Amino acid sequence: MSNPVPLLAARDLVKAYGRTQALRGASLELRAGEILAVTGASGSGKSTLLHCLAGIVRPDSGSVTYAGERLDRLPEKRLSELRRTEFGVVFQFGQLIPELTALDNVALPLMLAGTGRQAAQTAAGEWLERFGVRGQEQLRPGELSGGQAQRTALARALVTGPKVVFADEPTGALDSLAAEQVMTALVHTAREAGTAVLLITHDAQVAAYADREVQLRDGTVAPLEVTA
Ligand SMILES: Nc1ncnc2c1ncn2[C@@H]1O[C@H](COP(=O)(O)OP(=O)(O)OP(=O)(O)O)[C@@H](O)[C@H]1O
Repeated sequence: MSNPVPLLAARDLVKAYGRTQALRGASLELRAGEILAVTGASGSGKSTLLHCLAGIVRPDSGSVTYAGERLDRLPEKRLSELRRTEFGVVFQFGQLIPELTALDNVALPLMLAGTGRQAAQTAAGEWLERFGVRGQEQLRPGELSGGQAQRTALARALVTGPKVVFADEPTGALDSLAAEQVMTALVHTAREAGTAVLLITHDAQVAAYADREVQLRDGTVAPLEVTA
């Protein structure tokens, strides 16, 4: 890895939901452009960790530092701006807006950032093409296959040029061929754009696409061997 300074770092994160300790001192670093898989048993705290790192959930204690800025201390307004400009997110069920076409789903983040409709749609079309969603631009999410919908969700996550994409079980609802297509597209595009990816998965085949894998156990991180 060329850059030793982490882009995103979590230190000793603790997060409880009532009496459930979701995170018990989790620490993790993500370098710029790195693809990191977080694996672990169901309930080990993977999604909670992702939510803390992405500034969606505030930890009870511990720190999250992004490019030198303490995310866990930022006011909500600055946090949402960061999420909009620096981060992209993809969830297990793409969470595309059902009333919008694939093209408009991808164009939306650009339009929210101030790009005009025409330019946003042109860029969205290019991103959909990169993700192999061609000829389906005018379809609504319900008319897409699971794999096409996830690739559309990836295009939406990457269209604004984020520094980090958070992907929570992005292939969890797909068969193995569609999962392979989604992962190939994600890894290829992230590498090309220099985007770091935090990938949550319970699937070893999916984790194998990452540069590095860490495992969560009962809310703490146990490192595995470095594979790249
Ligand atoms: N919003 C919430 N309210 C209450 N409990 C929660 C909430 N989110 C997570 N938890 C609990 O925290 C623990 C960790 O959940 P989390 O979703 O982070 O684990 P996970 O490893 O992602 O699990 P899975 O692989 O099943 O998605 C679980 O016991 C879960 O029930």
